[in-house]
Amino acid sequence: MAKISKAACIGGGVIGGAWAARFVLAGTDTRIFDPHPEAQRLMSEVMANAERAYGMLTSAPLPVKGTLSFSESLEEAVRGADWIQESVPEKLDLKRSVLAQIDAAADPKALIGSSTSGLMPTDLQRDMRHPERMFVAHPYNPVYLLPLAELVGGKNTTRAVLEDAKVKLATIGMTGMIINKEIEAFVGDRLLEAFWREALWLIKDDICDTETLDNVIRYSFGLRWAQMGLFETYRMAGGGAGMRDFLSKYGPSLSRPWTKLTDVVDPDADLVEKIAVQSDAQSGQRGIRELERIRDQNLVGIMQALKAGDEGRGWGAGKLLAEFEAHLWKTAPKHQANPSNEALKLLEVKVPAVWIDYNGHMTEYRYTQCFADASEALLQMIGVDTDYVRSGHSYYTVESHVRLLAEARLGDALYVTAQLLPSDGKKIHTFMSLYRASDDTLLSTYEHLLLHVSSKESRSVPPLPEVMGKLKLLIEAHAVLPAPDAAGRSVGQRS
Ligand SMILES: NC(=O)C1=CN([C@@H]2O[C@H](COP(=O)(O)OP(=O)(O)OC[C@H]3O[C@@H](n4cnc5c(N)ncnc54)[C@H](O)[C@@H]3O)[C@@H](O)[C@H]2O)C=CC1
Ligand SMILES: C[N+](C)(C)CC(=O)CC(=O)[O-]
Repeated sequence: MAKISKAACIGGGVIGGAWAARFVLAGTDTRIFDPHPEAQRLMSEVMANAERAYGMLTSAPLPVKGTLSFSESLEEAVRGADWIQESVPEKLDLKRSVLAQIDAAADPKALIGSSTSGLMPTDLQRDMRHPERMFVAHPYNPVYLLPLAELVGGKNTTRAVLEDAKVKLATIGMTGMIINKEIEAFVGDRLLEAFWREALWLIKDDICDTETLDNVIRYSFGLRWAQMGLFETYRMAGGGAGMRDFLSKYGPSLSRPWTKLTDVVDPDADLVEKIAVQSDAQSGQRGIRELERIRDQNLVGIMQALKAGDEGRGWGAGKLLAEFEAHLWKTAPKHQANPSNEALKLLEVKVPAVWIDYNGHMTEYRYTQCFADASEALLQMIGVDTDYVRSGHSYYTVESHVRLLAEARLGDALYVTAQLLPSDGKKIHTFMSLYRASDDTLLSTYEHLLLHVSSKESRSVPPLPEVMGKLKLLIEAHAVLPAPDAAGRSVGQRS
């Protein structure tokens, strides 16, 4: 898959900064041009939150971070970049002139995306010499976590450019949704704008306050919308007859006065003050960065839950996350299954806040997670990857024994080593150790037995020859290592 090798972000505010974080965390060297005097400080805050979120999001091997630098000029920033993302304020004249400057300085083949929330790409590309490679790539806040970019071409954009953009976005964990026709505000902001107008009326007319309105969303259809959209949800609401029944049952309400949508509310000083006071009472006790961290942690939890959806096949944004993880495993530098007679170092992690429990240390199941992630790395190393599993073969855990020996604390850097014990390859028998990196203290051990299966036939079978070959080399190399003292221990036995 063609990855983005160098990115440039023109405008590094809320959206440009979060684009930059997504590029850097996907391994892409990124330059920012933003004349704001505090641009670097603001970016470092966004980056810290983004890194914290990625630490929780996935245990797949993220690539080595790309470099992040600030340029003195737009021209310097775009030099050599193959993806340039414009995220300056939403003013047509400003965007047009910035895009014309980008166009003049960039490689003629570089893709140029605009983050505009609603301006038409045909209007934006008017002054460009190479408008065919310019399109709207409209993201959602926070860009480093929410995976959608609406891709909208203008009159001069080629379809091939939109297709190319879609492929490249997949390499940074995003889905590029190509929108058929150019329209102001595209699809997402059309819907959000309708919602926003209605919400403003509800506050202005004293029907409810901001907190009540937000609660109505998050305890009901907000939960639904993270996993199914409007049409799939309403299909079920129609009962057995599906959408036809739903439309005939609820069609008449369209002619009732259920909305004030087409009357635009006047955001006059009184309304602004009313909303600001209510919003301060609702959320003012927390700073914006703190709210962002809460939001990010919740989004990570939702995406991880969706990854397990549809009987483990993944659903919506969770399925996309699973696909991105498969891509990360595929493109990660391969740990060679080399026959060295040393324990394998399989995982390095830092303990994030969500791993800490009410006792103030890493909670029990996160130890097991470290070992499970290390086992995954071992399997990838011997060739048990997504393609191998899709072909109908896999290893299943049949037994494990974990010992908790010392506490891991917030922020500790940890690593896992594994020794392969003698086995026939149809079984893999490992003894793993979890250490604190700062002083090599042994925190936990894990003895693990895996069985190779044909998932189609639901029975154990030997692994395919290429996997067996790599595995045998490792088992033979580790045969010279002394057996770990605690191997074969049963629970409760003194060592
Ligand atoms: N904030 C949001 O939730 C979303 C915003 N967008 C769109 O993203 C774009 C940027 O919006 P935000 O990041 O929210 O605004 P922002 O105000 O946070 O950031 C804009 C940045 O552009 C910089 N800037 C101004 N003139 C510039 C120039 N000539 N060259 C380089 N940088 C320049 C500013 O210093 C500022 O840091 C807008 O088009 C907006 O509609 C899209 C999706 C969501
Ligand atoms: C408020 N906004 C129109 C800039 C929002 C967006 O464009 C998308 C989002 O993140 O909600």
